[in-house]
Amino acid sequence: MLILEVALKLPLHRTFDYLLAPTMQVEAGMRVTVNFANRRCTAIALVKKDDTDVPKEKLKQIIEVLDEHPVFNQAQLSFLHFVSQYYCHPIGDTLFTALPAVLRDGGSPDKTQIPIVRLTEKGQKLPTLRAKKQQALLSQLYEGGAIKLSELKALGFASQTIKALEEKALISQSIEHDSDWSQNELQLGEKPRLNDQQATICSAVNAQVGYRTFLIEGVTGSGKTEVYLQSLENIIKAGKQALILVPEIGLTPQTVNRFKKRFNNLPIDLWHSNLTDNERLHTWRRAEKGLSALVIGTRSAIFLPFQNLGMIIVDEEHDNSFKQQEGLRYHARDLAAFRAHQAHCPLLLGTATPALETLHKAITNKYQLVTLSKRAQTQHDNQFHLVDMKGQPEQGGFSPMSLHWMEKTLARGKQVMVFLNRRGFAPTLMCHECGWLNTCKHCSTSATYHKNMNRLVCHHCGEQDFVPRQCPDCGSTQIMPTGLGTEQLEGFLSERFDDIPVTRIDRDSTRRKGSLESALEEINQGGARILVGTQMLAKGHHFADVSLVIILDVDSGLYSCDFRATEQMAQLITQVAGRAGRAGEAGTVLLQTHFPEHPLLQDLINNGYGDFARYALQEREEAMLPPFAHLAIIRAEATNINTVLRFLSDLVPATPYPGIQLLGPIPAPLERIAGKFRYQLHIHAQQRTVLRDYLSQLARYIATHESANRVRWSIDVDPMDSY
Ligand SMILES: Nc1ncnc2c1ncn2[C@@H]1O[C@H](COP(=O)(O)OP(=O)(O)OP(=O)(O)O)[C@@H](O)[C@H]1O
Ligand SMILES: [Zn+2]
Repeated sequence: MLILEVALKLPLHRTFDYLLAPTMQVEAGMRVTVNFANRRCTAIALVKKDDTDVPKEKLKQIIEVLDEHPVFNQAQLSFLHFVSQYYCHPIGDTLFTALPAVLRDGGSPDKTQIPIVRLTEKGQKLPTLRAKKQQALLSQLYEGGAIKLSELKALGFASQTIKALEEKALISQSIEHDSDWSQNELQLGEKPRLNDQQATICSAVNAQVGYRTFLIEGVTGSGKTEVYLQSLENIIKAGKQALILVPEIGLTPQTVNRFKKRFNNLPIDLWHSNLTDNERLHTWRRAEKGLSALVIGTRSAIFLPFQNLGMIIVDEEHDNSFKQQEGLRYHARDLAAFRAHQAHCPLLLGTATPALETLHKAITNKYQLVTLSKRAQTQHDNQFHLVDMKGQPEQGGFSPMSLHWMEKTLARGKQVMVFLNRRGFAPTLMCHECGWLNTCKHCSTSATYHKNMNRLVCHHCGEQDFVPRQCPDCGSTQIMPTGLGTEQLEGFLSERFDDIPVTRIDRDSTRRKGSLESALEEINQGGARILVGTQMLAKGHHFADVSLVIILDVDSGLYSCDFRATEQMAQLITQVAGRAGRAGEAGTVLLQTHFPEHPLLQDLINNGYGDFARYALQEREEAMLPPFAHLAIIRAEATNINTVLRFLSDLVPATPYPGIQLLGPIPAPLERIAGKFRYQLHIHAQQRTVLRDYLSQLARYIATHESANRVRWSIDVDPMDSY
């Protein structure tokens, strides 16, 4: 009797046995079709064996083997087994999460036809065109090299523009052929000479044989990207592939362009959520076959198979978008260390503001800490000023001092950036007569007032509502917006500086495809003088002309129940501030606060993020919080509050489990979202292994628990927030 153990895409912590016909050729990592609960489904073959606990009469046959070659090789399989164990997530769902959608649905991994757009010989001469969009497209191809049609569209170029240039024979489309890039001689675009610190890092990385993680702690604008680029040269010359993980590709098309420009004869593939399923399969296949030299991708790119991985780079390693917040709740940066270890290759983690977890590993010599302490293109450091808002007259959210600085900066022809982490017009509406506050019907928060749409929008469940003309409680018509949002700032600034163009960047203003790119373009061309935005503005942009940055809502991060709030606030302030004074003169950063004497703020602005972070680590140690202990959260939600509470309370053992501390059930910071009550159990352990054992026991217990079907529950290992 031949048995095949398979994994199915199910939320169950177990595998399944099927009878395998002797004629069927199958290897671990191949997809097969099986019958499960009277449905045909795709499964992943794990092991062949000759015995099973399943009674013979209940055994069902493997219906079909879908692959000739495994879609997961041995290395991938052992990586994903580790992932499943570490995050206490069912193996089946883990494997299927790592697979591109086309393969998940049983599709063929064979070659996909993806059109590529490139400049013709005539186009290479970069003729001057009258149509602005066409000119921009030419420059894009000139600087960024050949690009997939879909990526071009994602960058905001319309079909007509592309067609017009094709008719002028300046660009052409073709289907990409497989070709072996490792035989070509590497052609490098123009590159700067590394400064001493950069050169030291590159030689350390080049000298590295086998696995090692380097934390590059480099202040904003210190030339980290340049270090990545030059470290990659050796890897590529050795014919190896590299994976570059970035927080969000859409936000920083410049980063991708820099890689394309530098390695212009190398195949570079992208991986992110804006690709179609076919395009993702295309990248997946090219990585696996060794056809891509570099893959630049967002967090799930960590699951891509590579034939010959030679380096992983995680840019802005502190960024929370590397953590998946639903389903398999993995952290791509943490998994990168496992993969680099497995591939015996270096891992570079770069940031100006290391996550405390990462910094701790560097300080304790698990990682090698290397630093870039100076900005690459300027000698000056930014000047920080705390603007005390206590008792100050406020205008549109600004203190008189901030407005004065703005006037001065604008008069000198420089750009000003205003940062507020709240989109919309105002966070809430209030009745002036009775103090009624508008709240979302389904969530325990207020719905944000969006003036342009004249709607109330809940940022948690998406519910939209009309703005009431009268107060629902007292009938008064004096309903007014309270608090600030970016939309309101934009309005105020446009009036206050009426001859100066204001550009807003947040999720509302950039919803239309290509609108972010045109806004960024406008900023870089110098058209926009005042930039208003949310944290979208903070991420990795290089705006040469911004010399004043004003941060409005510093205080919200100072006092919060989340132990990570101060770390995140310090990162945000440093990153936003890092947009100022990137070329030439020093930038000025104004922090508006009601708590100018707060020790965190003082430490941060006087001694910098590095000092703050080391101090914050001491605090974490005293409080026995991560990275000095390990956390997991069990979350549960249901429409009925008692169902949730009963489910969670039942998980708390009568006698304590050695090495484990439990807290809860406690309400989530947002107790209600979209009509569901949300509670959680916090699990705290000194030892990682104790936590892992405990969680896997718990998961098995929950599986047998009948009330588990009545709640939505999940386990989050190393949670990044407690929402
Ligand atoms: N050795 C160098 N000589 C001259 N210019 C350099 C050098 N290294 C980097 N630069 C330039 O300095 C600017 C900032 O460098 P880069 O973008 O690599 O810094 P970064 O640390 O990655 O920035 P960020 O703060 O956005 O993470 C870029 O315009 C880059 O071309
Ligand atoms: Zn809501």
